[in-house]
Amino acid sequence: MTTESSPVLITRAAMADLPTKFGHFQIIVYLDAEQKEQIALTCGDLNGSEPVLTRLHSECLTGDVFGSHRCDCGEQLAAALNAIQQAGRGVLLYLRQEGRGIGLVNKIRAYALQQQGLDTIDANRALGLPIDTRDYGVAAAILRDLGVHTVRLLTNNPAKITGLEECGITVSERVPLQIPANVYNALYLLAKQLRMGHLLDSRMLL
Ligand SMILES: Nc1nc2c(ncn2[C@@H]2O[C@H](COP(=O)(O)OP(=O)(O)OP(=O)(O)O)[C@@H](O)[C@H]2O)c(=O)[nH]1
Ligand SMILES: [Zn+2]
Repeated sequence: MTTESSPVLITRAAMADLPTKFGHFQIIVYLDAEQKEQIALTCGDLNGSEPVLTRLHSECLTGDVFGSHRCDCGEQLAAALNAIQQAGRGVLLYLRQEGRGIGLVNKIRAYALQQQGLDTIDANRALGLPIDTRDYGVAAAILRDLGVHTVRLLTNNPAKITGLEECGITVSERVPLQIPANVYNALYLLAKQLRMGHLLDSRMLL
């Protein structure tokens, strides 16, 4: 099925049940216009007018797969899947936006610069790259395909809220998703709070 309710085209390519350590989900794999695989994990009945607990998770191979302590992504992913299961209804979109959109090679180059003392923003700048290239058109198209128009968004990032709303999805509430800092990611989280406007509680930053 192809969705054309927005300028962004997505194709629903495959779906199946997915039992996980967090609980049961349905996995739906979409192909976007660039033939990138975009993933939705859904739980419960998403129809109806009640806002749907939703997480837009930007791919982070190092954090999500390898358990990197450089960021909070892996723990946020687990916390979001747990929260959706506890609510009994929700959706997690796993968006192929590695490194805030710059890709894995560039993210690891940026990490190497962060090892030398640059923060996450200045490292991207030193590489001549944008700070954040993500847009949420694909996410909005997938949500519409799932029948989701109003969400309670699990995020600390105000740009994600405005980005999704600009693509026609209503965010009725922000649900914080903050993980306590560790010694490796404390400066990264502080930079996100001070320089990128992330809504982080200072008591959870070291
Ligand atoms: N370029 C770059 N990308 C990073 C870095 N650390 C994590 N990322 C990527 O940033 C993305 C996660 O974005 P964050 O800004 O941490 O969080 P967010 O998803 O925007 O906001 P939340 O919804 O609050 O989690 C993932 O794609 C990661 O791969 C870094 O130091 N440099
Ligand atoms: Zn990460």
